[in-house]
Amino acid sequence: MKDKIVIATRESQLALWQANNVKAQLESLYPNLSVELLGMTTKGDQILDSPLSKIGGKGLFVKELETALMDGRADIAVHSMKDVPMAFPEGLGLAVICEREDPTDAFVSNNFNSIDDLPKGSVVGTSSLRRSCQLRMNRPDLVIKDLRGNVNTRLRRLDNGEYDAIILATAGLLRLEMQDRIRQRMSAEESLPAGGQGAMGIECRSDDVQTIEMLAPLQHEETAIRVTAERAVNERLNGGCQAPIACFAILTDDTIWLRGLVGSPDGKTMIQSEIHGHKDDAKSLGVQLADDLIARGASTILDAIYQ
Ligand SMILES: NCc1[nH]cc(CCC(=O)O)c1CC(=O)O
Repeated sequence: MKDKIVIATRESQLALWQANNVKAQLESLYPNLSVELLGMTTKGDQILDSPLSKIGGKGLFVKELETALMDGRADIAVHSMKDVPMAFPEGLGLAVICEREDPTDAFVSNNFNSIDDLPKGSVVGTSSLRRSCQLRMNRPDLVIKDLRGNVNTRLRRLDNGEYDAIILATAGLLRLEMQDRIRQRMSAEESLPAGGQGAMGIECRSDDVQTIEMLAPLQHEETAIRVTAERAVNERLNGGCQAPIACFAILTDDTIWLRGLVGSPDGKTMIQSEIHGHKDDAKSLGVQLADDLIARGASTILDAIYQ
């Protein structure tokens, strides 16, 4: 049993909330444990701060944190599962997946109560291809405008009047106690979430058995099963939260219901599929769903984006 654990974390308000949440859970499990936060800036944060950047790529928010784990400067890193690439560097891995917060997308606006309430031609802010392709499909009249930055930056730009509405993850707003900003939690039919959205995962060194053992109680089995199915879709399609891919699993008793879609950024083509199966087959259900999306033409859309 360790007496000290260091958490590598980004310094956005949301990342700090998540790290502090894990710190509090560990300290309540282990009264003699001290947990420290090691704050750092990632490539992803620099891009968020840069007004002209449209650079994509996987793992932008996790690489520096992983270096700190490999160097031994930190023992664990707390991630939003939506931002975690499928493959981990040699010697690192995911120890646990924690209980999921509300996985939906939130409609946020100062003047309108829902997507349906938006007048023709309204300006909606999001930089997520997954969100914009679904918005365009349902409402071809809307004008989608780029919107980057952390949650506070995005809300400030909404309040400045640059957008009629913006779309954010419900989970982030709830964690930051900004639930009064949410006008509508969008249904899966309106905006199918990103794989892993709303769930936190904890990464550590694969040979650090003491830490892995201490983290074990934080694992939430239902969430882990759902997120495993969703991540298998992204892995097969070679995409993450930067791609126009949505996938969302629900678990009822032992049965997974997994839905997925790949949309063209212009909102003109939407390839959708779903599958049911046993929870023990989470990963293979995700692969099967991805294969079905490919069979229906998903690669044409994705190849054009990945180039
Ligand atoms: N890509 C940024 C990101 N990564 C995780 C969250 C929200 C919290 C979560 O999904 O757990 C967000 C912000 C957003 O999409 O609005």
